[in-house]
Amino acid sequence: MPFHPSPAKPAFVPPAGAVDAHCHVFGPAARFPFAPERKYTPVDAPAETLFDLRDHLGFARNVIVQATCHGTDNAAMLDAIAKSGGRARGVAVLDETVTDAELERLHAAGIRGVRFNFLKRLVGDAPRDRYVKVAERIARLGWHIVIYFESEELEELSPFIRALPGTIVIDHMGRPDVTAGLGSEGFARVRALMDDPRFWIKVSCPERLTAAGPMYDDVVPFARALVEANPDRVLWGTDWPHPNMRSHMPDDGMLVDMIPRIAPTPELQRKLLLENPMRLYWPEEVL
Ligand SMILES: O=C(O)c1cc(C(=O)O)oc(=O)c1
Repeated sequence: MPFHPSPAKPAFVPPAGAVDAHCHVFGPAARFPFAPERKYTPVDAPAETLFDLRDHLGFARNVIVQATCHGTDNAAMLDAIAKSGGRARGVAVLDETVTDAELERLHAAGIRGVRFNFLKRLVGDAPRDRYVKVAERIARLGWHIVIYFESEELEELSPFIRALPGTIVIDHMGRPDVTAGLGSEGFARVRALMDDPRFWIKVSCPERLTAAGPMYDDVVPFARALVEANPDRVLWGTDWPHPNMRSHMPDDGMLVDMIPRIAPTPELQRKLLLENPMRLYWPEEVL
């Protein structure tokens, strides 16, 4: 599905300098072809459109996350970061054969993390031995690891994830089954990971997790519980342009207007949208 053509202007005004800490750029395919091994082909979602959305929503910066449809070719994301005037940084997907010189180049270009995807519908069988090698390669750069999994897989996956080194950021709340309630086993396992201070989590993607649909009332308690329990280790992002959405396309303005329901105080909002992402992605600017 194409992204929302005219998102609402949100009523909620993010703190000055706020960071959309999870979004993507796709293509344009004519210039940045999609990976042959991809599991889906999205619509073009170029940097200029992302930056217009950033301004429209009242944000100042973006963290652009490499999506599976571009494989390990990070060129579209790097091009977007280069065009951002210092207002975007990125999370790459890498092969373990990446050279040290390439890693240095990626660091200089604004990359601060790598992403490991465990969703079968996106990557088939996750190459765990390769993930371990990539984790070893990036350790000296001070980057973090972003992981995307379904909470149902956690019983089996947790030991592997816990053995990864350094800071680990969980995508999209660890994808709990919201119909199973806050007390579900899957969500308990996500929260158990968060008991380890090396773990951070993104309270993003209500549109993917909801059973009720917009306004995503069924997802709010999950996001809020994570924010209140871990105020210094939560991030928020639009997930624009919302690849693979089939039920409906979210209005990004409405997603921003959910923030006060997830982070009800100005202090929690400041941490979620500004202080936490700045610490992780622009630490040199944090006093
Ligand atoms: O749930 C998804 O379909 C999805 C896919 C990708 C990707 O293809 O990398 O990234 C996301 O953040 C979410």
